[in-house]
Amino acid sequence: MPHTRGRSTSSFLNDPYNIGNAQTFSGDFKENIPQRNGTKHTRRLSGLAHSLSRSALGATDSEPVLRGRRSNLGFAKSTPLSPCRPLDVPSSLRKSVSRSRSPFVPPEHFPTPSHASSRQSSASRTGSVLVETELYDAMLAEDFASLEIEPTLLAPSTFSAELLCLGDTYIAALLEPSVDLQIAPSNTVVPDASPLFRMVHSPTSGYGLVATEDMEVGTALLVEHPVVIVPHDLESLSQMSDSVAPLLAKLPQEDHQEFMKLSNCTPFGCGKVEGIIKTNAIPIGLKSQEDEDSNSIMYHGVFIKASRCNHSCSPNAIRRWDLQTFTLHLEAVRPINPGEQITVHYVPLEQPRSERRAQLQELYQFTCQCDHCDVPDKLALTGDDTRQQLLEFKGRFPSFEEWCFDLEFPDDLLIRAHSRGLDLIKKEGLEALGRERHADRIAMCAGALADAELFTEWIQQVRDIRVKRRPEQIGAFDRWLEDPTTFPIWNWRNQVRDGAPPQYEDGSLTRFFSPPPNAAWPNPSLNTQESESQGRDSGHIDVPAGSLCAANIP
Ligand SMILES: C[S@@+](CC[C@H](N)C(=O)[O-])C[C@H]1O[C@@H](n2cnc3c(N)ncnc32)[C@H](O)[C@@H]1O
Repeated sequence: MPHTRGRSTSSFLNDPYNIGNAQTFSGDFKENIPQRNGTKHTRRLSGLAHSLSRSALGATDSEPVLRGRRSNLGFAKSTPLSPCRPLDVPSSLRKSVSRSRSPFVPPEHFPTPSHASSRQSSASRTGSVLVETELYDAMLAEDFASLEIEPTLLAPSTFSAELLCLGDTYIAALLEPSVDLQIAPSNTVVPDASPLFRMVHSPTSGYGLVATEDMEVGTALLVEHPVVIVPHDLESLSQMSDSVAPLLAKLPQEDHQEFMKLSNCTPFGCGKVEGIIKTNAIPIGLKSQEDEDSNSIMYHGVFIKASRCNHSCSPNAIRRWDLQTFTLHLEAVRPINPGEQITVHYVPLEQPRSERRAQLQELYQFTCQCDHCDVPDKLALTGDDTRQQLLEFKGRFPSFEEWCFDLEFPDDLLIRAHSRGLDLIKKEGLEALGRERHADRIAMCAGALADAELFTEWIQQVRDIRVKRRPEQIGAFDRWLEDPTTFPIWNWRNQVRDGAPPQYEDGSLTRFFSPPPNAAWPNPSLNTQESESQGRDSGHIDVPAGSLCAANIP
């Protein structure tokens, strides 16, 4: 059925590149799984295993339980945790937060450990803080696929301690029963690329990763499975410590030793294992059985190599969790030269220097001396202002869809705004926040205005940004470069101007591009309507003097 303006928020107008459907794996279980030590174990073969609890499976505590329906996980030893009092979860915490993706959605990246929130001092790690923190994380990781967050502080007794087996890899995990680990066997192999970095020790920041080769933007310089998975609420760890240490001891000896060598910045009084986890935990999303379509459960993973990456307030890399392959990717967001330290960010980058430093001090016990912190106050204030402008960017401008159909907005409004956004990112070295959403919108506007020259320039840029991460999309970009009129929303704004607004059907854009056979196609729900519209009065642009706004853009 054709639609015009006013359709639901799932509009593909914000997603002209929604060009394929996610492919889900539906493979058979293999009966025998080679183990690292050469022995073989037999898996449970029940396709229903994922929906059954331990007791429903009839397993005793010493028996293995298969985690995940079509999972490539070997069996897992499950150990019940010592019972303890259920946590009191205020009903206000049981909010659901819907998020949607940007048009050129890169998959998930997690900019900051969520225990590293400004509002999350050890004294104030309450549930509401958790909600805010996750919201913030989700906001930054705006490429989450329709992220549904149901932050519930579960009692430690709700989690079971399990040793997961993924090919050669073992993972010590504390998981809720509702976690559904669906991992396609074809996707589980971690490329054994020659390392693009080495580990180097410095007296000021301990170990860190230093590039050994030139790296282009988008290079995945590390792809790694976690060695430990723990609940999102790191404060509950102390109550689970009795279960964690014995579980870790079941890891292959080498992994266990490497884990125990990781940095521990927590104060005296915190157990060593707990301290290591808190220092090195990186947020990851797992899938819940109840919610087939999204990464809805937040956990933390500890990684032997990726956890060695130090912080910078203008990092040259991001961490991106890929649930499909169950791996964390460390990706370059700027060109990186040999000898340069590879850095990520531990705390939200849009905050002013004083807050970033305070959080880093509190949660990681160091004073940041990066190039953007170790500067005179005057310069730091300029940097703070730039970051603030980027933080407020979303609320200041209409969404693409709003702009496209409302001729009261100037034709070049979003083009100038997003160009300015890119300038600010470059100036402050904030590529880790994502250049995609700005470049996307400029290309989309140029397309909707049928400005072939501008469109070609920007679609080429978007292609370059995305080429490494989403090679399967290159065909579509090449086609649009060759013939811009094939761009799904070509000339739409002009059609509105001519009084003939475009008619379109839900899903019609999927015809523009067929995913190659067997491609691990990205999640198709790529719209940004909701994120763009949040906090705005309908159709009104709030433009305070002196801030980032169209009027100020030269
Ligand atoms: C996740 S670990 C990073 C790896 C760590 N450097 C190591 O030796 O394993 C976090 C700790 O590294 C150190 N660190 C990270 N970034 C730093 C920075 N920019 N300056 C100083 N120390 C830093 C702090 O001690 C922090 O608690």
